Amino acid sequence: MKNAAIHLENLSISYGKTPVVFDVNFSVSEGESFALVGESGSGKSTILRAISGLAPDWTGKISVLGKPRGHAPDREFAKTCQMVFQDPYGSLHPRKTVDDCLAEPLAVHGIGGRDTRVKDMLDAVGLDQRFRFRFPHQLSGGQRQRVAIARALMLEPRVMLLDEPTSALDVSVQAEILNLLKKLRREQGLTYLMVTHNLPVVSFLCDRMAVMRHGRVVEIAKVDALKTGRLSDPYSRELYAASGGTLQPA
Ligand SMILES: Nc1ncnc2c1ncn2[C@@H]1O[C@H](COP(=O)(O)OP(=O)(O)OP(=O)(O)O)[C@@H](O)[C@H]1O
Repeated sequence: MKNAAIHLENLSISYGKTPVVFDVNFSVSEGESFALVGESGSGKSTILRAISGLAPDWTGKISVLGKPRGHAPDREFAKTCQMVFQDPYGSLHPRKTVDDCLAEPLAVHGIGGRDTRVKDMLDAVGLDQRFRFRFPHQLSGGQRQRVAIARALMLEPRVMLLDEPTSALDVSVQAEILNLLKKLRREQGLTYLMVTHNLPVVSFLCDRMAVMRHGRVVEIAKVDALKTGRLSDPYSRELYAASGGTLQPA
């Protein structure tokens, strides 16, 4: 097994006094694409938030590329690991151009070469250079999500946390963004940890998945299990059957 890009050990997470994630353990290898699936409210996004520092009330261990994550804000962490949210409209500043939005992480981290880096990143995410000085409201949903992905990649992180990155988009645009994510992962050797409700998305983009229910991981399976129907946990099997899959004996 390659080195772990993300390692979670006995991770439990609360919002204030309310515990929502309990004793989660898994590792995602470098270059792997790993999905978190399961019912709404089961704590999938909360795990991504804890890793990225947005849900600070946690116990256990989180490490990214071998480096333990503390509870305090960690500016350097942004160079290693970035998050892409479901709603690209909400995650982009409405009064900042695409150019400003992409250049901001460079300015924050004192990195030069803005012009070339912004141009190259627009190319990498398949956005024409003419979009560079537009505002978010002058872009389609798919174009906005390309900008959000481009922004996340500006600091050249090796790990991406993807929180339902296509679920706010039309079906045809979803496919374009999934293809883009697949291409970027291949070209840049990225590791993905991705929350999704959509098992076909898992089959397309992921190597393994963890099934969550009521804040706990109930099963970790290779994505092949979605082809063969060989899932063992009763809830995983229910989820799979509900998505139209044909179950086989566990
Ligand atoms: N900021 C918050 N403050 C308090 N409770 C929260 C907060 N965000 C989420 N929760 C609660 O934490 C639990 C887990 O939420 P989370 O968003 O992680 O679930 P999820 O599995 O990602 O759900 P979905 O698939 O619907 O996005 C839910 O009960 C939710 O109501």
